[in-house]
Amino acid sequence: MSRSAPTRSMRLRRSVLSVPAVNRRALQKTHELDCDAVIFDLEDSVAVERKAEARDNLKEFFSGPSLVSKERIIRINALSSSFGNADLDLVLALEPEAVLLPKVNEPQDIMAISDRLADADAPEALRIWAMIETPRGILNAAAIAEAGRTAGSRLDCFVVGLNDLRKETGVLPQPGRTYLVPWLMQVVLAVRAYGLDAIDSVFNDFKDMNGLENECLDGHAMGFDGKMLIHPDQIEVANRCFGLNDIDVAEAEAIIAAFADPAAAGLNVVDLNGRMVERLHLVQAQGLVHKARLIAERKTT
Ligand SMILES: CC(C)(COP(=O)(O)OP(=O)(O)OC[C@H]1O[C@@H](n2cnc3c(N)ncnc32)[C@H](O)[C@@H]1OP(=O)(O)O)[C@@H](O)C(=O)NCCC(=O)NCCSC(=O)C[C@H](O)C(=O)O
Ligand SMILES: [Mg+2]
Repeated sequence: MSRSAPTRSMRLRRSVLSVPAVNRRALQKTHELDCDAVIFDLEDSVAVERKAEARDNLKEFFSGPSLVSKERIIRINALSSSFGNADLDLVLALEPEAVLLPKVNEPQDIMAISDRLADADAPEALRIWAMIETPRGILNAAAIAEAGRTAGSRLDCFVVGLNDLRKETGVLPQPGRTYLVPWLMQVVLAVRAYGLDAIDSVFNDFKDMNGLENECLDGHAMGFDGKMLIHPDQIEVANRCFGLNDIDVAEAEAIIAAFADPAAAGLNVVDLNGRMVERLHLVQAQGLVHKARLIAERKTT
């Protein structure tokens, strides 16, 4: 059975599409796309001289019809940059589901933005997402995730940024991401230790669907909750690879039924068609069936 331990938020985050806030046509396009979440990017996809225009576009977009059944995340520029304060003011005005902080290096980065949101009386529902994309971010992943446990912290999700990480480390792009896998797994371990979600990095070759599928399957096997995407054509592949198949769901339902059988009362271990199943598998199975329900609900909205 696939990994399915329930996470703290248990939101569907199979496909997280980045949209440059400077691109008004692409912003409008998000209404018709089947991604689970949209990152409205004010950072690296927006040229320095167009940052203000990008903020105006977002203001206009958020004043229009709401996105249906999609999480909305705004990626701001670093608070230490000359754009950070205006971006954060915009987040406070628009109240998306989350703000995404780029290039997080250490727990203090999370505490600084948490304090800013608290000082501004931001709604409790406003979460913090963190890009983990620098050598220090990877080295400190566990400590940064632990900052999510600190009172007042709204930390909810990590997004890996391999373009920045490759730039900083010199690791070359390669199919299979051999030399990056230990760092990717360090991120997954950190989020699992502290009840956060993790989104795998973008796949730049947006016309290469086989390459994307292989990387999504790898990311899913590594334990990521979904993939950051750059193009609408990537959504179907990510939804499929980070979704569920009928066999997984049937198996989960069989485990739930086996433990619901009165014969299993008082048992922590049962025999399911020649395979040992423990109560920890029951918890996984319940998480998986819950995810299946979320996916089915999304299809009907
Ligand atoms: C990569 C692109 C520049 C390609 O653009 P383009 O050549 O214009 O694409 P198409 O002509 O194939 O587009 C077809 C239609 O789809 C719409 N479109 C394209 N991309 C998006 C999108 N991201 N969201 C919504 N809609 C999109 C086009 O408008 C076309 O629509 P229509 O005219 O109606 O047919 C472009 O895809 C792009 O800009 N992608 C996003 C780039 C981005 O967000 N970059 C930042 C995130 S990457 C990152 O964060 C890296 C990380 O930090 C790290 O360090 O690794
Ligand atoms: Mg980056």
